[in-house]
Amino acid sequence: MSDRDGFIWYDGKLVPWREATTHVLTHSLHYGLAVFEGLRAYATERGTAIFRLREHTQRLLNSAKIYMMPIPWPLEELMEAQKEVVRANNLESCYIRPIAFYGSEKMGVSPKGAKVHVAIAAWPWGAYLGEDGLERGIRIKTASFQRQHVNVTMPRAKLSSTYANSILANMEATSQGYDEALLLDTQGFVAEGAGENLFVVKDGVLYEPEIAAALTGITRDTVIRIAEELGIPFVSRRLTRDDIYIADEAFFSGTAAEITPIRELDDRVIGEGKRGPVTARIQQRFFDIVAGRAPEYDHWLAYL
Ligand SMILES: Cc1[nH+]cc(COP(=O)(O)O)c(CN[C@@H](CCC(=O)O)C(=O)O)c1O
Repeated sequence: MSDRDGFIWYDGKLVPWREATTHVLTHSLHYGLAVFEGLRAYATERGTAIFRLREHTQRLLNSAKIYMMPIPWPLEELMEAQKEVVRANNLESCYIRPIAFYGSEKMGVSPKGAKVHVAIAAWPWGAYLGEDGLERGIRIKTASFQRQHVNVTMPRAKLSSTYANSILANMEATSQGYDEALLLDTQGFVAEGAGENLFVVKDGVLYEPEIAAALTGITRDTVIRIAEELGIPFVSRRLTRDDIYIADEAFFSGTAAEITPIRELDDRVIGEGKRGPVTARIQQRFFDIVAGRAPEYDHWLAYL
């Protein structure tokens, strides 16, 4: 990813992609305290638009606040910087990655005295779990690793070091031939995917696992709004892994994953083993919204 043409916004200015580097003694590299975001920009008839830019940027600031990391730029400037990065790289659609991290000004567990740096990159990124996955659904496996307890890493923050847990789960699942991992919480209830939120459909009702240890996904919020608009009843409650086994449909939601149907969990075929009708309706509405074909949701699109 480092050897590319293009520009990255780094501490307030656009720098050539290959020059956006940091020292090996960067505090966050050693101690894992960095907060980041993932957004997508989509091509629309009115030009490129970043989806829910304000909500994602606010979550970045919230993540930093939770870990008492002072971000040197305000919300509006960070929003404009993300637009600038997409424009500077001439991207029609892309994935955007802002990250705030402690630099190499000091070592030792305490970050006091280390400077907070902010970088924003953007690059083309297709279907996170594969085009086939978006169409036919994916096969997932319940991880032997649990999602962190809510008093271990803070679940409302998108914290880099949280993803060591996700990596363990994802490596375990993919090494056994599955496409992604599902994580349970420390009490054994369903939490979320390694990089996604989970939804299931049963008897026409959309369910999500009560959000405790899981990230409060913005795509998740989009799905809930779409369900409301489509008149699909929605319930948030504790779910066990076998609730998923006997569901009619299941899918992941996420900025990278978008709306990815799940056709199997732990070798149990879910429903008819393909993208279900409710999932298809929600997925289609999602892609209409991000492509600017749903004027009611224009407030979610930040045109460049
Ligand atoms: C653990 C987790 N849970 C839920 C979500 C969905 O959140 P939201 O994007 O706000 O709907 C994500 C985003 N996962 C990022 C992973 C990308 C990557 O691999 O890096 C993403 O979708 O950008 C998570 O990482």
